[in-house]
Amino acid sequence: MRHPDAPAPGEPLGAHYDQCFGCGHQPGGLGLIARAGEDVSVTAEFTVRSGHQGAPGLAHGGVLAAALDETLGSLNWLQRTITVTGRLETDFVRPVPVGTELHLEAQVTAVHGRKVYCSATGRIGAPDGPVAVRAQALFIEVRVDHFIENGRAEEIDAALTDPDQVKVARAFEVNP
Ligand SMILES: CCCCCCCCCC(=O)SCCNC(=O)CCNC(=O)[C@H](O)C(C)(C)COP(=O)(O)OP(=O)(O)OC[C@H]1O[C@@H](n2cnc3c(N)ncnc32)[C@H](O)[C@@H]1OP(=O)(O)O
Repeated sequence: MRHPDAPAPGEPLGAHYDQCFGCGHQPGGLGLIARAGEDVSVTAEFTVRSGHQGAPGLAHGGVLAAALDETLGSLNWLQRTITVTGRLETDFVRPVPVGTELHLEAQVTAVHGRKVYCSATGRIGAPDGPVAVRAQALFIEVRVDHFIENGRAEEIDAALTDPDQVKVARAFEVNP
C-alpha cells in the first residue's frame, strides 16, 4: 500500500545510499535515477556505458538484472518499509547495445505479511520503446538491523555517522 508520506508522482527518489552500485555515485555503477509513480510504482532510467558490456557493444545480463533489482528496490520509498530482494526472476527479451538509455518501470503487485511481490520492465530508448528485459520478484521486509548486523563494520560505522544516511534510515523506520 502507498504510504501517506510517499513522494508525489514524478518526484525524484534520490540515492538510498551514496555508495550503492545501482543508485549511488559509484564511478563504475549504473547511476540509475528513479522517480515515484502513481500508486505503488516507480519509473527509472540508466544509460548503458562501455563498462557495462558482457559481449562486444552489448550490456551484460547481470548489469541489466541489477538495474531491474535497483528499480524494484526503489519501491521501498513508496511503501516506507525496508525490503531486500529474496527472489528475482529475469527474462532477457532483446540485446541492449551500449549507449542505450534503458527506461524501467516497476510496481508492487501484492503484499502478504513481510512478502512484497513486484514486477518490472525495461524498454529501449523510450518509456514506450521495445521491451528488452522483464522481472518478477519477491522482496522481504527487514528491520534496519539487517544491515547493521550483516554489513562490514567499516561501512556500517561510516553510514551510522553520516547525517544523510541516518535521515534515510529514519524515514524507513517510521512506518505506523
Ligand atoms: C534503505 C533502503 C534499502 C533498499 C535496498 C534496495 C537495494 C536493491 C535490492 C537488493 O539488491 S537487496 C540485496 C540482495 N538481497 C539480499 O542480500 C537478501 C539476502 N537474504 C536474506 O537476508 C534473507 O534470506 C531474507 C531477509 C530475504 C529472508 O530471511 P528471513 O529469515 O528474514 O525470512 P524467512 O526465511 O523466514 O522468510 C520469510 C518469508 O519469505 C519467504 N522467502 C524468503 N526468501 C525467499 C525466496 N528466495 N523465495 C521464495 N520465498 C522466500 C519464506 O518462505 C517466508 O515465507 P512465509 O512467511 O510464507 O513462511
